[in-house]
Amino acid sequence: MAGMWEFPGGKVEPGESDVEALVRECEEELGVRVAVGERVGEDVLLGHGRALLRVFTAELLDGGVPQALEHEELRWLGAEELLSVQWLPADAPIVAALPPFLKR
Ligand SMILES: Nc1nc2c([nH]c(=O)n2[C@H]2C[C@H](O)[C@@H](COP(=O)(O)OP(=O)(O)OP(=O)(O)O)O2)c(=O)[nH]1
Repeated sequence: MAGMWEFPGGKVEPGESDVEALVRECEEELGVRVAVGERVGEDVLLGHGRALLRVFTAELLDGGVPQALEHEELRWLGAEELLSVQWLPADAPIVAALPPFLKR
């Protein structure tokens, strides 16, 4: 899916909770510690039901600044900029649910 945009994250490993997986992925992909917050939107089925995409808000801890450790590029998007990148198709309903969570 090179060239397309996604939210940071990844697959939950055996024995991990959703929140533990998200904390781990943010360390691995972005080099930051986060506190996980609220769910954003509904679960989205991926790959004919073989996986599901579940998105949460998160707060940066320790004044951390996300770095692109595993991605080509990172970008902060405000509510007005959400449609300025090409999202993975599965992310469309999550993107639509995001504006109320974003500061203006
Ligand atoms: N992280 C993430 N994955 C997404 C999004 N939208 C979407 O369809 N996906 C898909 C792509 C992948 O098939 C799957 C998550 O894969 P990943 O590659 O991020 O997870 P991971 O780090 O655990 O990867 P791996 O080591 O198992 O390959 O979900 C999104 O916004 N964020």
